[in-house]
Amino acid sequence: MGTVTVSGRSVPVGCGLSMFDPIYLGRDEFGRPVYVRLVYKNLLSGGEPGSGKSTLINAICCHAVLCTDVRLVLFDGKWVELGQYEDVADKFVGPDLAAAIITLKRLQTVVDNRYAWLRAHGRRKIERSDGLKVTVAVVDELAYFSATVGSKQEQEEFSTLLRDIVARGRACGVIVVAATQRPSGVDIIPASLRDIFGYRHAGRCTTADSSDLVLGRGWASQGFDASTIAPEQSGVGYLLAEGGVPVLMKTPWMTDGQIEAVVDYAAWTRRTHTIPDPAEVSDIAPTLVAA
Ligand SMILES: Nc1ncnc2c1ncn2[C@@H]1O[C@H](COP(=O)(O)OP(=O)(O)OP(=O)(O)O)[C@@H](O)[C@H]1O
Repeated sequence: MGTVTVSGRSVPVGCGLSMFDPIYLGRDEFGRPVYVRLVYKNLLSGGEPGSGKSTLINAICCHAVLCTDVRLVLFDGKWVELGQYEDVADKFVGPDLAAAIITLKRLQTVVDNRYAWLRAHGRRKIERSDGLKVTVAVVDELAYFSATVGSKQEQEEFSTLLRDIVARGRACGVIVVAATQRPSGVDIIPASLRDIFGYRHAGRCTTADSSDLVLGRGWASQGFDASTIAPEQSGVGYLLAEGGVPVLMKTPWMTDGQIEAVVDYAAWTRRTHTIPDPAEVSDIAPTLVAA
């Protein structure tokens, strides 16, 4: 946690969260808190409109913006789902597939450079103590970029780039959080992409097959079926961690005002200069602070 000195007193600023810290995502059906460590994983959320995907993404984004070691890259086909985080994001891509492809190529270069660094240091993955920033790329809604706009070739290019970043980014601090309303095996979440997300979250789905498309084949028949979630249970979903069993949980709801307050605070903690000591501020001339 950083501090500034105001009137001779040391005032703590920033909550000093890290992307290496566990992220609070809600409570399970027994009331126990659910935490995930996203840094070496990725997260895919699927479910019908209104099932609570944005709520889950907000929980992750609010943690991410309060971290001192995060760079946010946002892809938002609707402008408004992630729009509240634009001021604290390194890059915000709206409904523009060409811009999304260029941005993914830049992320791919970051991944390549990080692997060169890991190789040079004889390492397999980055650690918190390396002091490197974790890039969190959030895609809402995946289908907009992979199946709705642009030519088939552009959609495939987007999906191929995203798959590469999901597959290789996790070890080097580039992680993807993606959401889709339309779990469909053919174009939006092919199994080859779905299976490399370390965390998969299924909000209410229309059919057991759609639930399986998010969580993986066979879970519905074992009783983990997101189509059994009642329509009025927004925010409830099954969360599956790589190698585990799906957990039924509910994500906490945050109002737009609460998100705005978090982002506002995050923007303040991320400013590039510190507040000068009032005793050093001249009454007759502006005080210039090094950026
Ligand atoms: N945890 C929750 N508690 C209470 N209400 C919730 C919760 N999560 C979601 N809701 C309600 O459900 C609505 C839809 O949630 P949300 O926007 O997260 O769904 P979504 O799956 O992202 O929808 P879309 O696909 O249309 O973007 C919210 O506006 C809110 O009213």
